[in-house]
Amino acid sequence: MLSECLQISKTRLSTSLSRCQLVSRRNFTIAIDGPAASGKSSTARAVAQELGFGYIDSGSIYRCATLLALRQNITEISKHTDDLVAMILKSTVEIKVQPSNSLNAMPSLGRLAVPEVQVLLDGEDVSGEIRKPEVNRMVAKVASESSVREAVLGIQRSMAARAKTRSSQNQSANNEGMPEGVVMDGRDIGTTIFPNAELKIYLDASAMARAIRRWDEMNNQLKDTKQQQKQQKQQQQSASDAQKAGSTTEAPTYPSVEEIARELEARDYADINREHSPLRIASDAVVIDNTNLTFEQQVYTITDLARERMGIKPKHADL
Ligand SMILES: Nc1ncnc2c1ncn2[C@@H]1O[C@H](COP(=O)(O)OP(=O)(O)OP(=O)(O)O)[C@@H](O)[C@H]1O
Ligand SMILES: Nc1ccn([C@@H]2O[C@H](COP(=O)(O)O)[C@@H](O)[C@H]2O)c(=O)n1
Repeated sequence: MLSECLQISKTRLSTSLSRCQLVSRRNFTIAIDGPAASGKSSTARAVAQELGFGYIDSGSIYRCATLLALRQNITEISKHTDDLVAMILKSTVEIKVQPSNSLNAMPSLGRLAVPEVQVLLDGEDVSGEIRKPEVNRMVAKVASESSVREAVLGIQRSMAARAKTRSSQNQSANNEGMPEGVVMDGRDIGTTIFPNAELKIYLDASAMARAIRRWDEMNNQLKDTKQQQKQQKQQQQSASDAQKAGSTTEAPTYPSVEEIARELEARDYADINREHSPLRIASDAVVIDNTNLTFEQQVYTITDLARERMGIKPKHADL
């Protein structure tokens, strides 16, 4: 399209220019990068819902690749990259976004409804399994392999193309005359995957704020699990049932804030210092440090920036 735009004669200039503008307005990509637990995925989901865009959590693809390796007992990734790449290319990863109208379980997210995301690996719901500590510990190693990144890049780009098409069918987006678009979060979205993204955000927060937020999130989930188990127990009639359930539904325990901080730091160190597509701030990214921002402030800052760049009136200029 660019070469088409440059080849036009003077007489065709105005019509072709408006066609070019229309094309760029019809596709809007928002890249959100940043360190672990800086709020990328919750923010990206809320931004996507606000704008009626598609959403892709690129980290979940690396997490699925890690799960594939773990299930085959592959721990020395560098010795088995070819096998792992073959497994990734044979598998299907789907990210299903469930639009949300209700309030979140997480009080820190305030009044904004954040869609839930389900990750399917070859049709199996692995949303919980890919967030387990063993995956957290290994995922950065998997993501440091260039051939793995190449395989994941293909998946990311085709997911983005599909998500944009779906977003164009979204009613609220069409109402505002918005283009079709996608929000993707990760570590190299603005630098490598979509270097021409219309809006690049680098989301950051202090190491302690990130560790505390993750701890809060885990404890919230733990409370939910305990509540569910309590209800289950109340429903159990026979002693044998109770014994069976007791042995299979033991409440998980979660690490301390300090342990979480160490895990996040180790992952960030690996992501920043790897050779291929390390975590960097793209030169044209808008840096948002949300240590002292509410969730709503960070989401609305991004949706307003996006609206401005799309030529649509911002909604939250008062923030
Ligand atoms: N401004 C904020 N204030 C308080 N909590 C927040 C804020 N932004 C995000 N959070 C919370 O921080 C936690 C981490 O956010 P999220 O999971 O979106 O981060 P992430 O960058 O995607 O993490 P990861 O890289 O590990 O996938 C979540 O519990 C989220 O609800
Ligand atoms: N674009 C990306 C996204 C993720 N990674 C790697 O995956 C890990 C898990 O990502 P989360 O966002 O789910 O925490 C992350 O630590 C990176 O190692 C990546 O390399 N590039």
